[in-house]
Amino acid sequence: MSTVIDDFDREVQALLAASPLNPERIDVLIEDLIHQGFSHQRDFFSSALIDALLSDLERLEAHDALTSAGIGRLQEHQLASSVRGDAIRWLNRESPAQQVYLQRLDELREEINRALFIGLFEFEAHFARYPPGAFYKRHVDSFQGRANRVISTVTYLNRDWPIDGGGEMVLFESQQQGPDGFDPHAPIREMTRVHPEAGTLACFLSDAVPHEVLPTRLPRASIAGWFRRNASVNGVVDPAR
Ligand SMILES: O=C(O)CCC(=O)C(=O)O
Ligand SMILES: [Fe+2]
Repeated sequence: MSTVIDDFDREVQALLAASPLNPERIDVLIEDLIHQGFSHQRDFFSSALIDALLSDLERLEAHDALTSAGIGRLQEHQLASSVRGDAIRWLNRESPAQQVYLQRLDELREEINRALFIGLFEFEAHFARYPPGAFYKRHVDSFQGRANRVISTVTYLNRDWPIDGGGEMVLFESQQQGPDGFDPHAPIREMTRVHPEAGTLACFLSDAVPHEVLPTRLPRASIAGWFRRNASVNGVVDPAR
């Protein structure tokens, strides 16, 4: 038993050593968030970490551990394949790769808090697999007034994604939200298009940046995550997820 634990720890240590965060890249990410509300960083994560995460996702898929994604704040598993077609699995530190990824994102959370004083207190994330033809229509990740998701992150795991592979994430300029919230049909200007190449990290303000995933031609793997602030709704602390 103790050997199993030792092996797990050894793998965590090796992966940590192979995937340091670059402080200069973190500074750029924070500056981007301040000045444009998003940051698009290629090669943010090492190949060692990306490959370990992708193997982990493939292992989970082989065990049928992914479930169709729902929409809505509490992820009621209300199936909405006309809106999004991905299958997901929440990260939970069950593997060295997940443990190291969550640790790195926690370090990033602390750096963002130090720079912006915004009191992000936790990070939650899920693997996502979009089968060929799947997409995620334009949406925002958090609604103003109940903004417990503050910054959205997406890390891509697709090695050598072809130029015509589809599956780009498009970020749009922020829109006024009317009394009924976000209007998915209003005219809107594109800010950037993120090619889902392995190692890329994209992040943006969750309540201000509408975004969509264009239909993918190939199976597409990613980790979507959110830095959260604890929000209470009618005095009840809002649960994660
Ligand atoms: O995978 C992506 O590029 C974005 C996914 C997304 O918008 C979400 O899960 O909320
Ligand atoms: Fe999203």
